[in-house]
Amino acid sequence: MNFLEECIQDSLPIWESCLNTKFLKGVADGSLPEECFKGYIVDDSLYLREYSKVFAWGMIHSRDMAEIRNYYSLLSFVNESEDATRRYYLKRYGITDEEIQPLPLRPENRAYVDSMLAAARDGEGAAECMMACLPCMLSYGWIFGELIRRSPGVENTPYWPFVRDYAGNRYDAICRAWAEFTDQACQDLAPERAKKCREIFRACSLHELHFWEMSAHPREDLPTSP
Ligand SMILES: Cc1ncc(CN)c(N)n1
Repeated sequence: MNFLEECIQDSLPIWESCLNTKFLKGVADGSLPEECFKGYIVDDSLYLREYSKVFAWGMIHSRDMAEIRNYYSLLSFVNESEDATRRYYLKRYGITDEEIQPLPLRPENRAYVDSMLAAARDGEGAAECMMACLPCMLSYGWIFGELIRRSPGVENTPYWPFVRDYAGNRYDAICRAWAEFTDQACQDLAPERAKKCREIFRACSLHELHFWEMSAHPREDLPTSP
């Protein structure tokens, strides 16, 4: 088992807990109130804005152009795929980007992005940056793959387009590319640095869990639909 696989194994029980949150159970059987999903989409749009800045720290610590190109391609995936989906939902809910950008991140969201930004800023390089970024990507691939396997009826819920995005070949291919880059970055880490990296990965998996728990509650500061 390589370093990243060990980190994933360590986080699997946390990802399993994510799957058992009220929010994801509601997604799976379609019972999630739309107001909760709306709040999630808003927080996640704000999250993706801050997440993009984590790559900026990765670039600052880069040692060569190949590394910078990697961050550039990760960032374009976040922007062109994930953020585009959120913009689609916001439009459907009649919420504009101008309305959400000044909104605060809810505390669990803020704590998550602050910890990723600090890990990437204070780390020595790509290993810390990728340990912070990866639970976000990999946990969704695992969670939504399992969700479909355990609750195939999700196909008939309003949340299917959202779920499908994370279970397709495209998302899987992107996750593999991110994992490959991470494997290179985490080769031959000194023991102290490896320990720190493991802690970052686990902490971010826990932040994922807190994000799902937070999302079971609607935001109360959203503009009301006309
Ligand atoms: C909070 C969170 N975590 C993960 C993902 C999926 N990349 C996301 N969009 N938002």
